[in-house]
Amino acid sequence: MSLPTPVADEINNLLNERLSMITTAVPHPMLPVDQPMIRTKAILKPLTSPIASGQLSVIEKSKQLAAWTAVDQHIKPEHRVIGIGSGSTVPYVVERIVSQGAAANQDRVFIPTGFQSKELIVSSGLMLGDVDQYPTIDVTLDGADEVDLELNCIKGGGACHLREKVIAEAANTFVLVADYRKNVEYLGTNFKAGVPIEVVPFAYAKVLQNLHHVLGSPNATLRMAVAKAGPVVTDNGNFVIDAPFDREIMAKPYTIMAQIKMLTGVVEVGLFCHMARAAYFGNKASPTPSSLDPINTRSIKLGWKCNNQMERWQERGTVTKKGRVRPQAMVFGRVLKII
Ligand SMILES: O=C[C@H](O)[C@H](O)[C@H](O)COP(=O)(O)O
Repeated sequence: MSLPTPVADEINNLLNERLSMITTAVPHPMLPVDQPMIRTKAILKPLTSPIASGQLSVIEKSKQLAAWTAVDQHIKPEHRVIGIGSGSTVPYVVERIVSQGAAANQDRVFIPTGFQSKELIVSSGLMLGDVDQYPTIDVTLDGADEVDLELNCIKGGGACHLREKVIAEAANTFVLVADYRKNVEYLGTNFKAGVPIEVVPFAYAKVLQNLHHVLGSPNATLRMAVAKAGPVVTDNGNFVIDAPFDREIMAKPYTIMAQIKMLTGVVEVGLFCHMARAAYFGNKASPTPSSLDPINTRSIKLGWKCNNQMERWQERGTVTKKGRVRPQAMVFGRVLKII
């Protein structure tokens, strides 16, 4: 049965009107009129170093040397997905990556560990990604508050350790960069604030009580903000507790990390155990790396020391009977490097 012509026409007109409402994009009131509504390809800015030129202090120079050497040793042309950590040494990591040039970086994506590193990536003109899009990362480079002889470390002085641990775990290679003050025999030697612990806000008092009375940290405190009334709130909307432990407990960082993590309400613990492949420290007399191009670390004086578990090294074939580390271990083993 066919509809009378005027009725069919009216229905067609109505349908056409609806269709045109669907297919015509309504311009956003805040966009300039000539700005395209849909962008199919991200437009990359020219690469810019995050470090302003000028004289660096001794400590800054040592951070720069550690960062540059780690980039040169670990970020290779074939690496496409790179984790960028947080802290004061990481801008030098980005500086060195930028110096590899636009061609080296054009197909790379950089995964941040928080607000600071996201800003660094974006403002340097590098391509930003996230770990939910890229759950496998080639290399992550990150700072640390302290690193012990086995490359266990404390992280979270900047309250970024939850995302940092995710980005470190997602990486095939996790590398630490820091200045000489962070290189210690036992965690907690110079970094006295304690182990940073991210907690869901409503559980903080209960977790504090557990730390005080069960886990042996009577001075654990909620971290308070400096230029804001109230506690520090992480990039994930949580609170941070700083829990100092005595030397005996810190000598077994994995054990205390696991115990803290078992407390309900704890989201993540700023102890990264058995995760780092290498750690780079600039020393007090770090030279300023002279040339950006070509990338060359041979002119930089490298030193090393290995951890005190010689047996394990021998098993892995990286230490000779006399305790000397074979050269390849400097790149591929769990070697602590002093630069
Ligand atoms: O939460 C912050 C991170 O773990 C940092 O990597 C760590 O605190 C080291 O930061 P900085 O190099 O500024 O001392």
